[in-house]
Amino acid sequence: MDTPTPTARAAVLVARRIFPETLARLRQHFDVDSNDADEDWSQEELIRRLQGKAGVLLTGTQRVDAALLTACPRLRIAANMTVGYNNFDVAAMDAAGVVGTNTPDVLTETTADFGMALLLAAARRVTEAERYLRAGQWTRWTVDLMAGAEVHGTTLGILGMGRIGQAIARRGAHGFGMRVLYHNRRRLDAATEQACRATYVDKATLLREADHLMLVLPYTPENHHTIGAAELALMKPTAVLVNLARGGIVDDAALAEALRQRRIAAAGLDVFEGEPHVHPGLLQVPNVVLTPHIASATLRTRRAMADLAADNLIAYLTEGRVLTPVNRPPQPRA
Ligand SMILES: O=CC(=O)O
Repeated sequence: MDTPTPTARAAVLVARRIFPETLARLRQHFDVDSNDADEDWSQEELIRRLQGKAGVLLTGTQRVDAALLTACPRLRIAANMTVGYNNFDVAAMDAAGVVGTNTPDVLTETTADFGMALLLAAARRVTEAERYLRAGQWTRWTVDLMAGAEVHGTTLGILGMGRIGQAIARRGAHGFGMRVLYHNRRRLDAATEQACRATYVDKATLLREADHLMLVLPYTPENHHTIGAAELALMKPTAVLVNLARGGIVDDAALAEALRQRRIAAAGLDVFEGEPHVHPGLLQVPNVVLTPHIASATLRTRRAMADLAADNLIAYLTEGRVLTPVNRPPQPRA
């Protein structure tokens, strides 16, 4: 009697600590090697560990570039557990036939909530007021104690009108009675504009007219420092700037200087150039709320992101399907 040939299990790598349940699911399908620490491996170590692996789950911090792809000829899919994928060299992945995936949708509403949290905290000076109270400085009521900027009924500007931008627009328009202006590479269709109650304007008009400006655009080399000294100079001196997107979109040195000189009123920042390093000028000014890249960080959402990254690996390596691809390489690796 013939013995059936066992189907070879693909090998995958998980490059950072993720939830044990997600790791256990991956182990049902694959031979899994994992980094169980919260530190990235060096790029050399990542390449070494990737030898013979068909897939990798990444947390968005490690590069998938031509050098890695050449050194890892068995790799077929790189699954980010992030919606942003500026760690991928998409052209090199296309050329190498490697699929990249991200985690859209599952984090949209959670991230939009955090955008509003940063806007409210910066405009209403929540963390500054808390520092004041904790320092024992609150001894009496005064008429303008920690008086901040109005949010409801003001004009919200959104730069980048993808899924998260639209979710913020809905919150602003329907929840806070804001007039919403947006700028985006592509204008939305009329029905989507209407659902968000958002009006398309050019970038300079957005900067000039927004009482508060929310940045929610992907990082690409073209929009490096898309907000720098010149753009900050166009904004209202009463404006609050929120960066939920990626470090590098804002020139952090220019922003620190604008905040120091009160050329804009305040900022709420979840992402930084060269994070986790934060520009020292930002740490010195009181009118900025600083958070450590946590906009999608609820446990439910982070689990959904990890699960979607794992599902991408499972669907592609067991059935050849991709759930949330960022590219469709013309000739996927065999
Ligand atoms: O920054 C977080 C993400 O891109 O998901």
